[in-house]
Amino acid sequence: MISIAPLNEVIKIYNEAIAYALPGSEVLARVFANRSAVLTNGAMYEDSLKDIERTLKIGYPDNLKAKLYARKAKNLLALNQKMCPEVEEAIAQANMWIEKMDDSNKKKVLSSLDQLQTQSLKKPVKKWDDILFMPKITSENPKILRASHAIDIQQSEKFGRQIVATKDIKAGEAVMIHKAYSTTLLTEHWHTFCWNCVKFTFSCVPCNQCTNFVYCNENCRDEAWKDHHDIECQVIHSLVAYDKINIEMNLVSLRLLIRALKEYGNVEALYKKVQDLEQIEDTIDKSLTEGIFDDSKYASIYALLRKDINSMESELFTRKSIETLYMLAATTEIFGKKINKMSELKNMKYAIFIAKLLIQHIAIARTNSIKMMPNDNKGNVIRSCGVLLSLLSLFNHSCDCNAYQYASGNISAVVTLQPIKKGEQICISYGMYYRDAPTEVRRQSLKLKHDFWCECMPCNKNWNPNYKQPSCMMQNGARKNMHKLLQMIQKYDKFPPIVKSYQISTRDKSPTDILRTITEITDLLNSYGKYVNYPCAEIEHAKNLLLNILHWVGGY
Ligand SMILES: C[S@@+](CC[C@H](N)C(=O)[O-])C[C@H]1O[C@@H](n2cnc3c(N)ncnc32)[C@H](O)[C@@H]1O
Repeated sequence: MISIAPLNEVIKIYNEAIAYALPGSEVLARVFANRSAVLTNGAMYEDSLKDIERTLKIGYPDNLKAKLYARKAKNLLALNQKMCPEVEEAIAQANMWIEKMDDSNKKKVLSSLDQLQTQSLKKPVKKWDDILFMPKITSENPKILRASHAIDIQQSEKFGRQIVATKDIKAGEAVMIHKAYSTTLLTEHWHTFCWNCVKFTFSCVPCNQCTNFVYCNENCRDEAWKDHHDIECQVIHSLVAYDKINIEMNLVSLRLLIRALKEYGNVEALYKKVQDLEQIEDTIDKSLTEGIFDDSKYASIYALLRKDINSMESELFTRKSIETLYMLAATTEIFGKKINKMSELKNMKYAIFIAKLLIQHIAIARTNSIKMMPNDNKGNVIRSCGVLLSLLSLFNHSCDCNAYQYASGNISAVVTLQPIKKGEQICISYGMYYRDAPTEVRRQSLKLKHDFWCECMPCNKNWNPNYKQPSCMMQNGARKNMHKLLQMIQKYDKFPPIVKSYQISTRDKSPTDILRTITEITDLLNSYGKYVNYPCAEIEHAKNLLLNILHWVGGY
């Protein structure tokens, strides 16, 4: 089975075994060791080495160690492509332990050690690293943390809060780079994606307490534990056992509550903070902590827009919130002494406050969460998780967006797709397909899915962003800049069809080539920005190209 099933599927089975094995047990050591064999076969040598170290750390039977060291030598040799002291040391260890093996295994290990020198080893699989393509913020905003100094949060009658350029911004710049305040994975991905950074994991480690989640590595596990999982872990088992349907709702509302409790210290302090926030009418002021927009603070999440909920949703959200509240009160000491029965909730001082807050959290997540559909290592798109980020939620939609949300796991950036002038609103798109549809269809669809009537420029002017725009050669002043414009048009024409294709997986190319192409396209867009106005066909084409590449290399 191992040789014919796709690697991802086999890994998933081992990951599940790892999630359920007792921490520190021989069973766990054996599963790590067996997964390391699969990873070596799949030429994922670095992952295999991690599993070998974990196996040895837990303790592996002496009569099997020689095999493990022989595999370690093979991994190291494949990575170094030549004999080196580390490989020699692993071979020496294999030879040292070989006496403990039975005869048949001894023969196998000896022959694999013999073959090491002559065998041609597969090249290591290159894992896709979408963080490589995340642009940097060139100058930090002191008022909006981890955002560019060239943006501001403002209010408008039509859009509510909006993000506006306070200076001219070039194409290809990041205007924010934030870590998600909260993430959640669909249940079918709990053993294939990391519960902390939501990236696909080949060599995961389990939670040391529960069987539900796995992590890329020990660091991700520690980070999640400190951030939320120490409390979540006590509740999750009961929540899963009670009702796994729609559990994402429980988990996201719980995550927001845990983070808020950690920020303010206890339920009483959280109660006081929420009362204070309720007194602030201005939604921008409400989102600030000590005058600053800090995406890691609860106020920035609490102040997010919540769309009205209908009576059916209200019933579901209430039921889900009471479930979460009860499980928290029964399994943790957040509210003082643990309770044994649901009826005891009525004696709890802050029960109603917390239940209401949990309902609000579901409403916030429903209005603002973004579904991520990252590509797996083979370029297949998978819907894996939802992320919630406060500043990203303040970007409004345009059917002809001038910025794009770029993601790498739980890190998201907003990247400009064209030069943006001081005073212009920066908009992302709530779905790429809106570019291709007629105005009426776009507006109806946005109303249905996001509950607003789109007031973006293409909708108001009734034009279709992907409809043929006039060439920049038709604009006033084109004559004067004819030579430069022709040079730019030629530059665009030189991009090979493979770059322009909407079908091809850009991930077949080397990251350095892709980065060079991204720079060439953004340079071209910035040159156009100097001489012509938007909309025009040439900027539109180059912008689509950039959008297409970012879409393929990134994690959304
Ligand atoms: C995720 S929020 C964006 C931030 C929001 N403006 C606020 O004040 O919190 C989405 C909401 O913003 C408003 N919005 C976003 N894009 C819009 C557009 N193109 N036209 C009209 N309203 C829009 C709608 O009220 C929508 O439900």
